[in-house]
Amino acid sequence: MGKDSRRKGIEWRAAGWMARHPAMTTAPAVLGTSMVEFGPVTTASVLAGVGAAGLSWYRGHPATFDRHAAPWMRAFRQRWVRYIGRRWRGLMIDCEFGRENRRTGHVEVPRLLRVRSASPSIDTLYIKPLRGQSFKRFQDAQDELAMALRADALGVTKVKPGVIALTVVRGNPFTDIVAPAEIPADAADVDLSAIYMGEDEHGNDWTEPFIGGKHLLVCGATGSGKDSLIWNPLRAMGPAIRDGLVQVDFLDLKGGMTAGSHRQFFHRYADDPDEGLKVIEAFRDDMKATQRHLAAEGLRNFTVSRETPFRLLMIDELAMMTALGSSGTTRAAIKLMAEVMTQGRAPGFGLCAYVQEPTKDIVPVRDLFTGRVCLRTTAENHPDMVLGEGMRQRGALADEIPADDEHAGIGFRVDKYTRRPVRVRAGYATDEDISELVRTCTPDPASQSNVIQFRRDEDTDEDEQAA
Ligand SMILES: Nc1ncnc2c1ncn2[C@@H]1O[C@H](COP(=O)(O)OP(=O)(O)OP(=O)(O)O)[C@@H](O)[C@H]1O
Repeated sequence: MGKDSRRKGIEWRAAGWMARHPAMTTAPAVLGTSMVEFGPVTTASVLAGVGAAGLSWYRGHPATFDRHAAPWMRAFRQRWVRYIGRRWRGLMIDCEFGRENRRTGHVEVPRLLRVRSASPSIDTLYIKPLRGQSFKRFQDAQDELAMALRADALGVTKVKPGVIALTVVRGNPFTDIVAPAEIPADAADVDLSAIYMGEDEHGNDWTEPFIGGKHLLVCGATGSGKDSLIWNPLRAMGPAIRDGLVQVDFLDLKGGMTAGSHRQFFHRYADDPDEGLKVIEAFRDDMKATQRHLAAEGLRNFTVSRETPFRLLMIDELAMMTALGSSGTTRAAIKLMAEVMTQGRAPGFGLCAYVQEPTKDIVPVRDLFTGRVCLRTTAENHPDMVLGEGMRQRGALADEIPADDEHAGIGFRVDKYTRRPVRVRAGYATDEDISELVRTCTPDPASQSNVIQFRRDEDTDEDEQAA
């Protein structure tokens, strides 16, 4: 046999392993050097100091620890416990990804390059297939891989030539229904920069900002729980709506099924696309009037008040307005929405849209939505369309969420600091919770007309001057 028939020597393989895992190699070296140079007491004190700092971070600021340190520590633990060399090798061989090298007789398996752990229940494994193993082969073996990895859901994504990501989701962190948003006692308790939507998988409150140019897009297949993300924010803003500090216009384009019996709760309400267009147009006109008012007062930003309330336009079943209506209506609606979303921040005008399919023809202004939530979807490419490129690979397997009540209201959002997908569940607002909101927080129509009075006067003055 020639020289190719032998495997590389163990010292060369060890050197290769050390080069691929520099942190694992340098840590003992640094520790040893420190022991020799500074002595065991100093080294132990430094280690104890680092440990104490980590512990006080863990206990003192759980939110930042969970966001920044925990994923890194989890990934490290998973890599060196769950997916450690021999186990990984066994798993690949069991799923028939091992291959005997005919020259050396050694069984080779795809190499595990990196483990990332976006949350306690989501791992992404980056692997380098053996030469000749195709992406399709991994796709075809999805069920076997899921069983071997004990995954509830598994996604296979091509990252770049020669690298494949296996996204592994285990368990359902939401075993219980999440309570809906409390209706605050007073408008002063409403914080429009952190409106309660539900919980994240760490058990923390999940909030979304509504002011500051935030426009929310919620995507989810039929029955995924989109209604919860309509009624939770409204409950969380309830007293501010009652007191005229927030005004909500609502397009109920599923024929009035969502809020038809509560239309008095809204400032403007429409349940068909033609009427809907008039509401969007009036919303845009109000925005223009507020811009003129603020400019006349020398103000660059609105402050929430009865004179300049925060204005919210909610569109349930956006497709009816942007794709399924007559072409004149859809074109006009898209243009008006774009105008509101690009100019609404300073005068305090926000938009929330709810949609089943996030494709470009249905949500042509997708990039203008600054907040995104992806509930259960029907297609593999929807999570990336909603949350951004690569988010499914990083864990947002929204298309793998089972279509049953146990999983309704569950979805993904992206953490704005780490750009990692986070599993969330919306608080579940029952019919009684909705009735409670409408009963206690419907604004008095007389006080509402006072709120927008100044704009009508200004418009009239301007019209008269123009005449
Ligand atoms: N947050 C939630 N927690 C638990 N269950 C929920 C939640 N939201 C909804 N559900 C359950 O899922 C069912 C469907 O929810 P919902 O009506 O909100 O779906 P949807 O996405 O609006 O669907 P469609 O687009 O067909 O109207 C509800 O009747 C309820 O049983």
